[in-house]
Amino acid sequence: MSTTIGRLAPGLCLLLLLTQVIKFFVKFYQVRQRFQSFQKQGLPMPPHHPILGHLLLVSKIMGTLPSDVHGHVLPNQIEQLLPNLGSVFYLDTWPFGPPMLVVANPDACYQITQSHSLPKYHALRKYMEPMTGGKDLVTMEASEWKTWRNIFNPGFSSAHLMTLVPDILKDMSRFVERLQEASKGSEVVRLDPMANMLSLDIICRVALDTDLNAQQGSSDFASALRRQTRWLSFGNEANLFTRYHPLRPMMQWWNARQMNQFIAQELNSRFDINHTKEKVSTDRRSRTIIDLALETYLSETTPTNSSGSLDSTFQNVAISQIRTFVFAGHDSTGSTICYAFHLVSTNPSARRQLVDEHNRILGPDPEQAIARLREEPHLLKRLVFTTAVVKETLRLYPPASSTRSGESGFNIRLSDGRQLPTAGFLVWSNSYAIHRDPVLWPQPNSFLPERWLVEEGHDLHPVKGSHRPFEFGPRNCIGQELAMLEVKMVLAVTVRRFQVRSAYDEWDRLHWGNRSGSKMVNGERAYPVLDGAAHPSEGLPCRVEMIAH
Ligand code: HEM
Repeated sequence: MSTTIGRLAPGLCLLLLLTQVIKFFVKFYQVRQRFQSFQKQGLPMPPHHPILGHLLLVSKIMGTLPSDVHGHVLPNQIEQLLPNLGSVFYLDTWPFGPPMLVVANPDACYQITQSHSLPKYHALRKYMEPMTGGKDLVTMEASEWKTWRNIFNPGFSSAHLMTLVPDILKDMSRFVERLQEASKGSEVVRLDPMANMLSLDIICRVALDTDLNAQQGSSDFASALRRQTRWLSFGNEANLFTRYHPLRPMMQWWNARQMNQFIAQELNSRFDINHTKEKVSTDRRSRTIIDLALETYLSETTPTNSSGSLDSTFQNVAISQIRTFVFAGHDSTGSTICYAFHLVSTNPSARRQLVDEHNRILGPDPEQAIARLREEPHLLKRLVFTTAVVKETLRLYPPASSTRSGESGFNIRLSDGRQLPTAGFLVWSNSYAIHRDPVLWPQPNSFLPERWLVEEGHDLHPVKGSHRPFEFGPRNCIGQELAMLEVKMVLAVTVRRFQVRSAYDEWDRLHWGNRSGSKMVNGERAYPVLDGAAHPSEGLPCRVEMIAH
């Protein structure tokens, strides 16, 4: 028996290999032919080569960019190279990426996310699963998504979040302390890890009422999260060892286990406090996102447990959702905090206006800003210029975008009447390209918070639907109010006390070494790199100075 298997094995392996090679070439032929046929029909795309597709164009562009640049800058670079292409076009990078339809125009984005919300790109689920456990709002669909979105919505409402401001300020105080420490040292510090840990502390506090203190101490949960982020894979990495790393499944399983254990423990203790001891309070002040979600869940469903323990259906999905909030929430908000500091320090006029606004609304003593906000959280709503700074930061450096799966029979209609089939394509609402489009944004690469303050009719006034950092439609970001609140609060409590200047020159002298190649994208050294969301290159090296008063 074993000798028969031994004799057949090489032949079977060869057959398997041959099948894979044939499958590859069939797919190769189909993909290239489809693009060729679309090209002949006059559908928009860069000139398409029958064998190389758009690989030559993409490699030419990537050759001019830093090697670690985030892929979401690519459509904007293509548009700059081919100004007559338009802002909706097909892109063929197969086999390095799926066949794509890039959508970088508000009307077309409206068609795929609002008037008809295409499902999330199917491979996103596989990418997110190790991070979230699979039952997450980002990749759920249809009625399952709707049920859980309704359950979690109340905890993310603006009114509820305002009640959490005093709690969030505890984490802000620690961030201020960390900046103070950084100002005393002689080293250049990387702001990105600091900002991410701040956001992580905040999301754990508002979701679970947990004082994680990842900013100051080492947290096993935070370490597991960071490790898990590094092991995520879309399965299309050019480096085959990275793509098929043999340790990935084991490492992902281990990190997920650590995250689950931590959240389950926190969740149960939250449940004990609020429910078994019958302390459900109508005071919303110290109530977390999970408290409100459980309340909505219990009011709408029959629990699966009759005992005094946490309902198991709720517990399983809640753990997954909290892992999602922690991942989606800390990463993108941390990046936005960094970019806000970077842009404020490189735009003195914006900085002056921020300081004026904070003096006016939060009182003349910067050291009292935290106490003032603790007493009157609603002052945050009056920080109009600060809000404009955050919106403009998100315009220039959106940390994420939306990828959808095209559907058979669903076409995007262009203004000239052309119909673009979406079936079989990754349909990519690319906020980076929309936000840098000179047709929509005069001086697209300049930081101009005043865009958000001018009257309708003014040249700078944003075109409707052209600012999409959180996407629109039913699948928009559930955490957008929290993210805006956090970044505004950080600016309100720090800008008058610290100068945080990016220090790339110094950093590069020490770390760039003999590396060749470009360090800039659109003239910017703080270009975005992929690390979960889009983060500033090198983690934004900075020098922090305390301002004497
Ligand atoms: C600056 C910060 C943030 C940005 C730029 C951002 C951006 C986005 C974008 C573009 C989407 C749509 C993704 C898609 O269509 O595939 C999204 C969805 C989502 N975001 Fe955020 N996000 C931020 C902060 C947060 C925070 C703080 C949380 C939670 C605490 C969060 C949780 C989520 C969730 C759960 C979804 C999926 C919503 C659904 O499909 O129902 N995000 N976010």
